[in-house]
Amino acid sequence: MIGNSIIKLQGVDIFQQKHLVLSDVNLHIDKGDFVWLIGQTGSGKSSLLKVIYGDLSINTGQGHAGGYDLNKLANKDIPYLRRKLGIVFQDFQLLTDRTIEQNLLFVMKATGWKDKKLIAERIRDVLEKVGLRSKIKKMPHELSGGEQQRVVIARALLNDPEIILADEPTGNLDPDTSEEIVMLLKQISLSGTAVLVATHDYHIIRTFPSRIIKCESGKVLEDVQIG
Ligand SMILES: Nc1ncnc2c1ncn2[C@@H]1O[C@H](COP(=O)(O)OP(=O)(O)OP(=O)(O)O)[C@@H](O)[C@H]1O
Repeated sequence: MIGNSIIKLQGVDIFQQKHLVLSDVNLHIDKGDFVWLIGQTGSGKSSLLKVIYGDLSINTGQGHAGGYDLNKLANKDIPYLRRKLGIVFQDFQLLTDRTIEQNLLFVMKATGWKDKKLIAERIRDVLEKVGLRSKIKKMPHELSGGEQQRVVIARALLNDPEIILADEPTGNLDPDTSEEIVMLLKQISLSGTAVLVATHDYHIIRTFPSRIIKCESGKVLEDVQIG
């Protein structure tokens, strides 16, 4: 971390293949920030997130995320960078053939946790944070959509990330459940973990006003107001 800065992009150009998607991106996200990311389909939101989690490399400008220099990121660094980032994406859903506890255990083993007592404590802690301690032995299909999304957030918290990156975390949820999920993410940001949420849901943004950045016409605009 450089000071309180968790994400810092300066003059970064973002390409998909040879296609320039976003140019001269300047973005700062600090400890505990809660930031909405908006923009039309195809405007570059996912590409921006990909740069942050090391799935797209950068050649122009300077980029840092979770203490890693994105200009110099080697393949071997990527798993370590991702431990500094809690990823809540639609395509990282729960494994349906095992309990909530086993889902969390799976990630912990994959990220190098060995001590059984510490693992059990950490699983209890993250489930407590998302209000689902009593569901530890349940299978995913025994939980509601909102509860499953809470487990995905718990899983993202396991390695105590500096930032949560959430792509449409309320996409499949009804309005009340969406509000509960955003309230949880807000609460997480208040405890010091930054949160960046990509969404098309302006209703939820109006309900939880916060800093908004927008991908538009090949740029990332800062401090956008929505009507
Ligand atoms: N793997 C790829 N190869 C080539 N071009 C791509 C690739 N992925 C995305 N693009 C292009 O990059 C541009 C930005 O796409 P991106 O997925 O970042 O948009 P988005 O704002 O996240 O859209 P959505 O809201 O639909 O998820 C689009 O023009 C898209 O067609």
